[in-house]
Amino acid sequence: MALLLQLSPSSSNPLLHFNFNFKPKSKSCHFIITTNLHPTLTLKPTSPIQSSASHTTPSPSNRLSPPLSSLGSIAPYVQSQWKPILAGWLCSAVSVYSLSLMVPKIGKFSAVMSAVDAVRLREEALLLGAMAMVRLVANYWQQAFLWDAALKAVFEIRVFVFERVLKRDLGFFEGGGGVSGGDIAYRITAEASDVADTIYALLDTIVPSILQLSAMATQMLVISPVLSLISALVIPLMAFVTAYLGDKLRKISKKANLSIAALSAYLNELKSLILPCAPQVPVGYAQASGGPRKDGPWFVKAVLPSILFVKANNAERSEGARFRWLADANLSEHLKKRKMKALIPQIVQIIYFGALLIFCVGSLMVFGGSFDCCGMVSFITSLVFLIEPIQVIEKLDAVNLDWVTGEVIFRDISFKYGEDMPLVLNGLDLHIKAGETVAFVGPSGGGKTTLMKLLLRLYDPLCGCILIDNHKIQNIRLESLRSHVGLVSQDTTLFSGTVAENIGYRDLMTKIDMERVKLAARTANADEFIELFPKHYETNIGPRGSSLSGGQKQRLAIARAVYQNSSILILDEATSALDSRSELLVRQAVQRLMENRTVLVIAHRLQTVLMAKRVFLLQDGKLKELKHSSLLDDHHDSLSASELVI
Ligand SMILES: Nc1ncnc2c1ncn2[C@@H]1O[C@H](COP(=O)(O)OP(=O)(O)OP(=O)(O)O)[C@@H](O)[C@H]1O
Repeated sequence: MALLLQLSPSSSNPLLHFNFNFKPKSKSCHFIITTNLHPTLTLKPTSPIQSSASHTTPSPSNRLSPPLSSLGSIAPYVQSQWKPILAGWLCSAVSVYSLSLMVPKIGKFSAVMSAVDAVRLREEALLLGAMAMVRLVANYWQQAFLWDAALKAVFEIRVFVFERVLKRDLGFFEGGGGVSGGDIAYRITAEASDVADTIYALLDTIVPSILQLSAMATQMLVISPVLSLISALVIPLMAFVTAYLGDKLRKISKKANLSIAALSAYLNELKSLILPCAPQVPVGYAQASGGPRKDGPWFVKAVLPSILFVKANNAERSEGARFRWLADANLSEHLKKRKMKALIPQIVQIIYFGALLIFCVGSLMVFGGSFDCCGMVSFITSLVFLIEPIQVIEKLDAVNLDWVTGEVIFRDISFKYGEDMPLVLNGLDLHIKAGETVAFVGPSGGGKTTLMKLLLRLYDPLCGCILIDNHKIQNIRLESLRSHVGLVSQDTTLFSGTVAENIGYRDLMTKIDMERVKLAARTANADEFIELFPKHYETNIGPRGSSLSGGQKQRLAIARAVYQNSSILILDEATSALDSRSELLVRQAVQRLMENRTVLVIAHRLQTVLMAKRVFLLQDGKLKELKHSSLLDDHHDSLSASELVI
């Protein structure tokens, strides 16, 4: 029995690609798990005791295989839960059946209401209420049974994996090139929960939705074939138009965002910025600013920080023309976006018009005697419940930002982890300019990490909002948001794999650019020790980088962040002490990493605090700005920043 599960990004965790391949009966276990948060991992014991493991990347065919066919492979685990599944589906049948009874009743109810017959009205209302109650109860049990099935299936998978893992020898966990216990733990806890979500979504959506769609379509056909035909034409047309416009708006928004990014970079970026696919500046400027790069992206120089150079070269006129060109590109892209945004409500009106059309034809048929008023009400009710399962979840104008300047605004943010828990953040406000470095210090448990989690949208605030380049982060597509917000947690983020894979982690699923890997390693002062390794960039660094020293791990984590090149960086400074040379190399690397980026650093050392332009104490859910001078006056470097301010 083999099991292969692959979740697409549309699952509950949009960053997740999850691949299991179990062979429980043959007593061998082979599973490939791929996530954007974690590398690909393969466990390949050929017998329960034998330990051999290798790090591998799934073949393209694996990656591209359609999720549904892959999900078919988990059938044995799902099938073993046939009892709750059957019970859940029976409940969904009851729910749909009561809905089918309700639809004509609702039609009749409208006729009874107009006849003003109090006794019948009460009877019909009671009957209708009873049916609605049956539907609600059946819906509840449908969900309860299906969750039961999904969670128990995942329980079986977890137990199976854990039993297999227990049988491996110690070398499996500790050997270079092996997998770490932490990785396995993460996969059989957090990631397995995502598998449960997907199984539930499949069980809950497919059968109940098909039942409801067929029941409502049948009702509509019985009531009026003509109106059903009109609906059959109008509904797919509406769905198609909506999907098409949504896609178009996303593309237009992308171009508009790039054009404003180009303009902003031209005016005020600190040094230089690489804008993939940014509007091309006319040829004359290509020479003026060093020419277009061979590797595609455009090299944009900022004008305001270079004003001395501009004036000394009499370049005001040419820079004026260049600005005009970029502003003009921005104007036309934004105009297109605004026009599209203006068009969408009109299209929504057309959708309403479609419904109205059905209503008008229905009315004509009522007056023409083809069918009565009750039929009309029943038909519209069926139509509403037919459309109900076909819902579009993604916001039409959720944007895909290709590039951001890095301005971050926290506006009146409050947050707590649970209903009965205290507020961790309480009406917090902060405006961080693009390219600025701010440090956060404060007592343990003060909420520094929580604030970063909100920026990455690992949680949403209870109230208030967070903006990046004036876009509410809820309106940015999650994948896009996380590509712009890098995280350097210097203690724990390395994984079993080669140096190159660890640095080029962002491109693990595509193609790692070795030139960029080497450049990143040089920037992070990591090349000096990598070159000493026998296989250089192809050296496996062991589970969680176990073959590296603390300072080397930190520099590798920094090299990865350089490679990722996010405009916004969250830097959770390592707490472990390093010897003075390593400390210096890491500090230099951090300093280079901070250049041209917005950096939010959770600082533990005074020197790091001093690198920041502004320092904030996070305590009692609020931020208080601290002056550098007061920190310097009162304390010395050996103390941790959190100790300093308590
Ligand atoms: N997942 C969670 N569920 C419930 N409470 C949590 C969770 N994560 C953090 N907390 C609580 O929220 C509060 C803030 O925690 P947070 O990790 O943000 O603090 P911190 O300032 O980063 O602390 P440290 O400096 O020790 O890392 C703490 O009281 C913590 O116990």
